[in-house]
Amino acid sequence: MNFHYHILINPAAGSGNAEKTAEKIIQLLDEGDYTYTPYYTEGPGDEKEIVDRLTNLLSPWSETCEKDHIDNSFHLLVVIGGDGTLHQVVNEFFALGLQLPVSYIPAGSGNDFARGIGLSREPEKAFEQITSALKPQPINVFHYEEKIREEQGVILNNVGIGLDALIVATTNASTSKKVLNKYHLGSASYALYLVKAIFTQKTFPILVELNGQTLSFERTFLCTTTNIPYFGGGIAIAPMADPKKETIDLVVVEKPNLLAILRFLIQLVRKKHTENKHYKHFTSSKIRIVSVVPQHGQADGEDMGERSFDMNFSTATQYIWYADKRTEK
Ligand SMILES: Nc1ncnc2c1ncn2[C@@H]1O[C@H](COP(=O)(O)OP(=O)(O)OP(=O)(O)O)[C@@H](O)[C@H]1O
Repeated sequence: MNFHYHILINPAAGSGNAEKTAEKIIQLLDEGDYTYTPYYTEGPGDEKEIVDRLTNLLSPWSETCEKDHIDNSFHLLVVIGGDGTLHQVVNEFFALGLQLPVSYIPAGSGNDFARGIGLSREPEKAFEQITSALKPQPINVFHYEEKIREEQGVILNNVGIGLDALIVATTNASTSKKVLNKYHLGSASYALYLVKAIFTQKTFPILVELNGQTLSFERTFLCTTTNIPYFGGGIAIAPMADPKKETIDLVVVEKPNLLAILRFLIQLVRKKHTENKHYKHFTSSKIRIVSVVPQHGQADGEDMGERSFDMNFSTATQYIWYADKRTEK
């Protein structure tokens, strides 16, 4: 099958590192004599406009489409950016009601989605995984509906209310992220703001509905609904989460006092946090979370602002074009 790669590049992702990644990929495309067209975003939200322009051109995928594309190229969108860029693209597919495959070269500071699905964070290797793949992989993502502001969309990684969202809000607004990203220390900026947020984040009550149960947590510190194990650039908050499973994982951590939370963080570093008695884990295909007291929220590392939430989550599928080296021996 011949491909025409439409390369959507967010040069600002990873505090500018994505631009260098894009240069490398374009060099590989030229050397391999691939057909491609690059599109560069110029500011936040430009992903939508680029996707809108390409909708009539991009090819849908089906098991029989290899035959359909013997004489004509398969037009595939390849995103070069961070998790937030891919989030914007997939959400525009969703807004337009399109079921299209997408490919991805991670070039952000966190790159948790790539980690979660077994896509290399080294651009050359990711490129090889994409160009060697004969078909896309179904990845379980999830759909959200927020009733208070009447918003909806698709989540690739996770939605957090509380600690992780406060970290996202402060990290994205900081200048140190840019400096640390320059030296490929994006995760360090997250760790820096994690320490700050531990002292700033107040506990809050939430209500959770899942598997026919209603649960209430009075002293929530962190509430993360996730599709993959990681947030914050490789922190395995939910090691049991798996984007190949048709379920959503929910982690709730309560904070009785500062000492207990510091103990939890030490266990998190030692990957023993799931044994902590304040760590609660649930799995379901449908979850409702209500937080009446305004809190910071984050969706795939994008700041949702400080507000009340009434969110319903349900499973969905997004096709990602890559060869999963973990399953293809
Ligand atoms: N040219 C641009 N300049 C500034 N912001 C942009 C540009 N193009 C897209 N954006 C915005 O950047 C955000 C996405 O950034 P992204 O998450 O991909 O990178 P990152 O924050 O460096 O990576 P990570 O999420 O892995 O930490 C989106 O909100 C998107 O709309």
